[in-house]
Amino acid sequence: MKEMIRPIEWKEGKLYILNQLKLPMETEYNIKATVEDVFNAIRDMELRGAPLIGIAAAYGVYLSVKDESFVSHEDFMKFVDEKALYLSQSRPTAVNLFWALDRMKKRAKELENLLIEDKKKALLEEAIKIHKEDEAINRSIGENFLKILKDGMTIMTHCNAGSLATSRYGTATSPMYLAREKGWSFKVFANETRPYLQGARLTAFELHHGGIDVTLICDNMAGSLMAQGKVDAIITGADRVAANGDTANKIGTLQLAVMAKHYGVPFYVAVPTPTIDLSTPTGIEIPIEERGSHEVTNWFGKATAPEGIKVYNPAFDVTAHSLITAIVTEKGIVYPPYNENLKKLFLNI
Ligand SMILES: CSC[C@H]1O[C@H](OP(=O)(O)O)[C@H](O)[C@@H]1O
Repeated sequence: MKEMIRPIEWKEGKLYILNQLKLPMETEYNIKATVEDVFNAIRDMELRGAPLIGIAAAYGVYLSVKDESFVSHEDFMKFVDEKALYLSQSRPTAVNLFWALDRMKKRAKELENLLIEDKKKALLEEAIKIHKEDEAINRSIGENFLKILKDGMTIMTHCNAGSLATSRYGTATSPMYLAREKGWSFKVFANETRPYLQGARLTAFELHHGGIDVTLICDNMAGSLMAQGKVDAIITGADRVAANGDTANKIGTLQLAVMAKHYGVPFYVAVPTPTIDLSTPTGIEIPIEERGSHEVTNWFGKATAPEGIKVYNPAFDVTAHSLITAIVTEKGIVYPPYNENLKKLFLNI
């Protein structure tokens, strides 16, 4: 199997980001040298995907201090807090962004007795740790999925929760890559995922690159395939799972889950534990990002709607916990009742 495409790399003291806006036609890596570069890359979706956003933001915190001088630890902490707050305003829904920023701030606080240059080095080490841990998390999610999936299944997925949304195997795609490593043969339906086409531009691209049997479909074809009994399971990623299991994910996920319930298709959410936000009680409290109208009225440069037309463009929707068969994490498979069982993931037992 070909090496997976890496959306982010820390190499020779520089942060390289794959510009996902250019995929699938061009594979262009750009160096991000400042915290502003990272903010813009997240906001403009040059990089996207909940776990990847968190990893990039962690490097962004390091880049913010890299060339600065500080007169005291308080001065250092004030600066780190300011830059973390700045980065937190890049996109509102993926909780991994806030999780990673909180972790970098916590690490910074612990560095009181270090010299400034050693503080900086420790922050870079923390960002690299977050990056590397994600790779292990991806693999564990895949391994847990393979306990409930079977060779030969046909799986539908939505948006991109793949290697282009994480450090390596992806979350929803992790079982697909691991199954291939085991010699299993999953077939995958990738929903194109309007308006930003993460499914067509990214998931179809990366799975095809990885030698996986993937078929691209328009979002409005999903129900028909389920009605024909051609879908054995649906697996999506998530941007934030609330304490009761309500899950925010790419717009279009909710309707997939409703149809899956109707047709008796198991609906799984692939979730690294940093995506679970126990401080958010239900899906109602999850902030849903609304993006610009151009993403709906233009097809990557070509107008497909009347000039000035009103547009509603929420980037995410919330799938009620009652529609989710199981939430598969790196720590294990969580079944309902989610308000009880999600908590157990965080008990150090
Ligand atoms: C591995 S979770 C990725 C998650 O993020 C995507 O959103 P976006 O492309 O806008 O960052 C989508 O909701 C995926 O499921």
